[in-house]
Amino acid sequence: MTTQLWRSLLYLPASNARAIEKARTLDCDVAVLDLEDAVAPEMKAEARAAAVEAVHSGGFGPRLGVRINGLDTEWGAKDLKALSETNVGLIVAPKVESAEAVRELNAALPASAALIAMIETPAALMRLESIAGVGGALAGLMLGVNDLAATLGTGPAADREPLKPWLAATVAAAKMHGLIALDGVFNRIEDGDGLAAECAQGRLYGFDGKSLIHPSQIAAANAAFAPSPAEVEQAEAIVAAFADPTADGKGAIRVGGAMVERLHLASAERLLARHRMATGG
Ligand SMILES: CC(C)(COP(=O)(O)OP(=O)(O)OC[C@H]1O[C@@H](n2cnc3c(N)ncnc32)[C@H](O)[C@@H]1OP(=O)(O)O)[C@@H](O)C(=O)NCCC(=O)NCCSC(=O)C[C@H](O)C(=O)O
Ligand SMILES: [Mg+2]
Repeated sequence: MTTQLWRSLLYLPASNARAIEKARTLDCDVAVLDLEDAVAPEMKAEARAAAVEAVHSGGFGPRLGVRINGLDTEWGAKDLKALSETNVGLIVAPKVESAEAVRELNAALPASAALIAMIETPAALMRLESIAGVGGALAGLMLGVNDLAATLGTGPAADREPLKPWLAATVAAAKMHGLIALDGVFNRIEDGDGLAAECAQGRLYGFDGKSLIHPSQIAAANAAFAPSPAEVEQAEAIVAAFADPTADGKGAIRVGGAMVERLHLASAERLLARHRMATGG
């Protein structure tokens, strides 16, 4: 899972047939059919059936996942049961609050599925490390910033000031356990500059990609979470410098006027692998 691209993860309501059709044609890395907050209670059964049908029919360019309802709701277990008869590759679980909840999900997941646990409440923030450490099918953590802002009681703020500690903590917990870290959504569909700034901020904090709500947001996330030309050039220089016989037996060398160590070589190799995936190279 970590060798795949996660730059852009687009949610769409599983109850929206037109959006499902459209998602088959989009350039996001992952499309997630939502059964949770984007679906009204009276539409849950219909949306579940539509999600199962979409997984069976396939035809998606992006990888396909489904966000189930919480297992503490009347719908969650039914969602998992219906999906267990499919080959769905990814389950997104909302409002995960404990390691025990991840273990419960691991035990009930379709055999084919990886798991993304959403971090959306103060309880989850206080238990990040234990949630991230469960293992099994757990492939990543994803912030739910709408629920997080609501449950923390934070106000709207430029630059997501009140959430910054939690951005950093979520990335740290994920990376400690080799998981993917995905940033939360940006609600203002028309605000392209705001989206670009928030994608750049997420990248700076170490996220691997961003969750999205509208097709118009995909290009910005794909661009922000792909290595830039300057980063690729720098990575290639580091790889070349360490491949040179003069670097044999050395842990630290000079590249482009700066010290680089073998940890930078490993980072450069990972970045170039992501670049090759993003460019199909
Ligand atoms: C937000 C929307 C309700 C806006 O809908 P609308 O105004 O109808 O969109 P447009 O008219 O601009 O749509 C243009 C075309 O694009 C298609 N479309 C729109 N959104 C999507 C989508 N998400 N995926 C695929 N296709 C989409 C439309 O069908 C139009 O197509 P065409 O007919 O060809 O012109 C809507 O965008 C939407 O529903 N977005 C997703 C909402 C969602 O899933 N929310 C749940 C996750 S967000 C969240 O809560 C995260 C977390 O839990 C937290 O707490 O933060
Ligand atoms: Mg949420």
